[in-house]
Amino acid sequence: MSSADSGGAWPWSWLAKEANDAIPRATATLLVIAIAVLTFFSLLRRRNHTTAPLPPGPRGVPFFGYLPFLGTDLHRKFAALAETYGPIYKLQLGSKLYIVVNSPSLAKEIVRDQDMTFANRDPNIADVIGTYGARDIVFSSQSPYWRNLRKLFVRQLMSNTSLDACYGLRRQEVRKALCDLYRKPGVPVDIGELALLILVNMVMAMLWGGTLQGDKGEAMVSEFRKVVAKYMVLLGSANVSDFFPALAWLDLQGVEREMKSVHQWLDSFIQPIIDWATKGTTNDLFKQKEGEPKCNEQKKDFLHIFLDMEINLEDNQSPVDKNVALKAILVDIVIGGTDTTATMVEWVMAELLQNRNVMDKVIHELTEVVGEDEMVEEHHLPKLKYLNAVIKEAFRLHPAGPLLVPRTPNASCVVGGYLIPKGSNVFLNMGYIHRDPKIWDKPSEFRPERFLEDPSKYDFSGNNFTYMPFGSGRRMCAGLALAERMLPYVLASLLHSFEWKLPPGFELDLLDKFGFVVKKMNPLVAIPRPRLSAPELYMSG
Ligand code: HEM
Repeated sequence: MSSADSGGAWPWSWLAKEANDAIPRATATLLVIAIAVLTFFSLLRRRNHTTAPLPPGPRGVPFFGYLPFLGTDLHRKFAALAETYGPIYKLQLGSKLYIVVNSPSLAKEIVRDQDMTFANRDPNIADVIGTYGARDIVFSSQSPYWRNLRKLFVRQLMSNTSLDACYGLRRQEVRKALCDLYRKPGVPVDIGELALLILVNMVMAMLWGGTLQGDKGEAMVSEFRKVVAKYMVLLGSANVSDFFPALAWLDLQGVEREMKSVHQWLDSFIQPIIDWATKGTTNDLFKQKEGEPKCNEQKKDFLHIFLDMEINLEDNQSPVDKNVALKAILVDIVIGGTDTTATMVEWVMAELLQNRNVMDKVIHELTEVVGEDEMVEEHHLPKLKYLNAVIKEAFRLHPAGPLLVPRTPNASCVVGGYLIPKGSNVFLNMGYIHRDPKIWDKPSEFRPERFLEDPSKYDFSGNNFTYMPFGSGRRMCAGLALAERMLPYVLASLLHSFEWKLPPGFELDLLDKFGFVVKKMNPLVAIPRPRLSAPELYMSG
């Protein structure tokens, strides 16, 4: 048989003329098959995009879509709609399309299988104003700029070495707060405010060694808290200008105006910190402590590392001013990081005061692990298994970000058989998934024991798609390592050092209020009573 015959239907160019042509021929054949298969799948994908339907969703009214029916409590509205429309639905709000995902398997498709496609953000008007033009980590889209900032943040500040190195600073702020509480026995305490004061000072000490001091400092935190609460509500607000960009100039609800004023206040809070770092100037509100340990191997604080660093700050080919980039990251850390954590301190304390039997078990564990002759240290935290389960259960019922931060696909794609158009906004409805009775037994009960049965099943890593209070994938919380240290440390310290009671006549409720961070609607107030063996413990630095 001739070699031409052996080629059969293959065209002449594919025929092996010599025996040792077999390998190139086989390679070429495989290449053609691979190209054909890839072309087939790419055509199929394109066909799927064009033929896959949009998810179901409520009908709205012409022009406005579902906007008139949305209300202000988005998390509750989104949960109610999930009951009707199932695992995925769409909402047309003015000119914008929103997709809400309500099942773990579809959440996985987004944060794991198609994470790269869904790694962009589409910040609204308030987000852009509040974060120096979306130059922070939370709201900038996937780009070298975002990657550089996130890498710097995670490697320099959030590494175990850095966090271990500045434990002394966190400890010092907690001890100072416990000492202040001890000096005012029987005085009702606003738990959210107290937690925020401790956390802001912890974070500022780690960033640049300065803290808010004295009565003036406390008054500042009180104002800071009000401004940040407003900021979070504005970030999460349904703003007509976002849904109808052509009307944005009218700023019909005044969101833009209010955010500008809030942002101005925050800028005047942040700018002095940067001035201190760049020019060495300081003011009497922020005190810098000489000779304090610094948070990393180079013994520099974060602000100086950032300022000294050669970092590529190009965003879409235009360079971003370093001062602006730094202020934007400070917004994420000083505001984003502290407000979320303080909110969770308040939720955990509220659940414990509501469920006295759970509180008793926490106190028993603290007494066993730490002992009444000692203060809590960070090394105790991994041993506090029950308290950790309590924290997880509070995150399940009251996730600070029940819708995470919406993601935007950079190309049209298919999720769960439905078309998700490029540029739409995708919410992962974790608040709903965390209470889904198909996943959780008696979901509305506060029962930390569910997390003790198999502790490795649920953590904050975002690998279990039924439980993701910190998100998942490449956009998951960049501050998790710090939150995992600060939150249990503050809680364990408050609970171990004091017995907490509600003031007489105080009505405890667990109502929440929607915003970018979902907080308790009514502040939690409680009275501390020292419970450790010796007064000196409270005075120890
Ligand atoms: C209890 C405390 C906290 C909670 C519940 C929380 C929650 C979250 C959530 C849900 C996201 C969005 C994740 C996603 O879209 O998949 C996020 C993002 C982020 N968080 Fe946190 N967070 C906390 C503490 C912190 C702290 C302490 C910091 C900083 C020190 C921080 C910095 C960030 C940043 C920078 C991002 C944006 C990540 C990105 O888009 O690349 N967070 N956080």
